[in-house]
Amino acid sequence: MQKVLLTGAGGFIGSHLAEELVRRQFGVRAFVHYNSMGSYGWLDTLPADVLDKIDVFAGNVCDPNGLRTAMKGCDAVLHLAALIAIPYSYHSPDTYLDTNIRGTLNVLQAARDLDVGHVVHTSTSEVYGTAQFVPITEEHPLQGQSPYSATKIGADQIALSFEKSFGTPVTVVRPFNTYGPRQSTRAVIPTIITQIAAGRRRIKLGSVHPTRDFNYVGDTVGGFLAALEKRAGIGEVVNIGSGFEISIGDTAQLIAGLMGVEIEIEQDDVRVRPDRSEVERLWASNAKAQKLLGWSPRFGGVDGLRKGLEQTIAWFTKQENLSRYRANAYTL
Ligand SMILES: Cc1cn([C@H]2C[C@H](O)[C@@H](COP(=O)(O)OP(=O)(O)O[C@H]3O[C@H](CO)[C@@H](O)[C@H](O)[C@H]3O)O2)c(=O)[nH]c1=O
Repeated sequence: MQKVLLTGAGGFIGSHLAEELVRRQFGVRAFVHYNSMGSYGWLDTLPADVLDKIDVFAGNVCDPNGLRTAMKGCDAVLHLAALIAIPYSYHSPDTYLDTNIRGTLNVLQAARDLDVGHVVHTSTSEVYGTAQFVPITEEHPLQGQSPYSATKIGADQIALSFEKSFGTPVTVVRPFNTYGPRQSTRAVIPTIITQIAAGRRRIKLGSVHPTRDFNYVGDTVGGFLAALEKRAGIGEVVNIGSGFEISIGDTAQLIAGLMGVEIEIEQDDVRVRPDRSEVERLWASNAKAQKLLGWSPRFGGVDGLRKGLEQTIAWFTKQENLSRYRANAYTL
């Protein structure tokens, strides 16, 4: 049985990956962020028969020793641990640098020393900045429009350099905007759903005109696992996106329609990002993923987005407390 170290296992995408790895009968070692509240993030909510099959190590990717201990005996690493909220990176760029760059370097150094057979490193579509051409292929220039994005560009380049310099088998997967159950309520789709679920009909948003390529979490997980199972894309960057572009305003209206309400959108100044920092347009080409990984989205196009949103809405509206309390919350 292949044993996989999953960093960021308590997070949104990480917890879905943990479940799917168990379902596909991988040995799973979950590396979760240690915090003094004693929580293992979303892992705490997984069914007992899934958790029974996961070894959990609480630590921090910034600590190379703990990471190395956790990685010993693993055949592959899925590296998702990162600081991911873009707005907070304006306030605290140093913590992003520590976790995203130094943390990734620690993962790579341990993987190299321990001769791990495959490292799948998580990038983000944010590294492209506002699209200069569409759909965005992996050859698109990289533009660090936020401190977050700059740290991810750095981490991706270090990951690729380990493949070139030392032959460490690294694949860089580059997910576009993933959404679905368990996404943090600071992201735009949960923000819209929780505000509507809390009974509001005037929805507070930042800007309505930027566009995104939303990818259902099950599809993102499928992309990671295609790379892992086929040991594909080594030394390469591969976009994982739905190939469908929609504006934030249209997304809000689509969600409102699915929730059976009419909404007005109100601009909330605290949610507006600095002009030159906002990524105005993202739309993925997934041709390389189809070719190299044999992956294509199951929730593609507007119909796929509708289907994914229905599942997401169903999950959030079941978490009544989360919906009510988080409707007022946003990340600094
Ligand atoms: C939370 C929020 C967001 N927005 C806007 C800002 C953006 O134009 C768009 C999407 O915002 P977010 O959901 O925060 O996602 P985005 O900035 O694209 O970044 C996400 O997607 C990236 C992948 O592309 C990840 O790397 C990031 O970690 C993740 O946060 O919606 C609003 O207008 N109002 C809001 O309240």
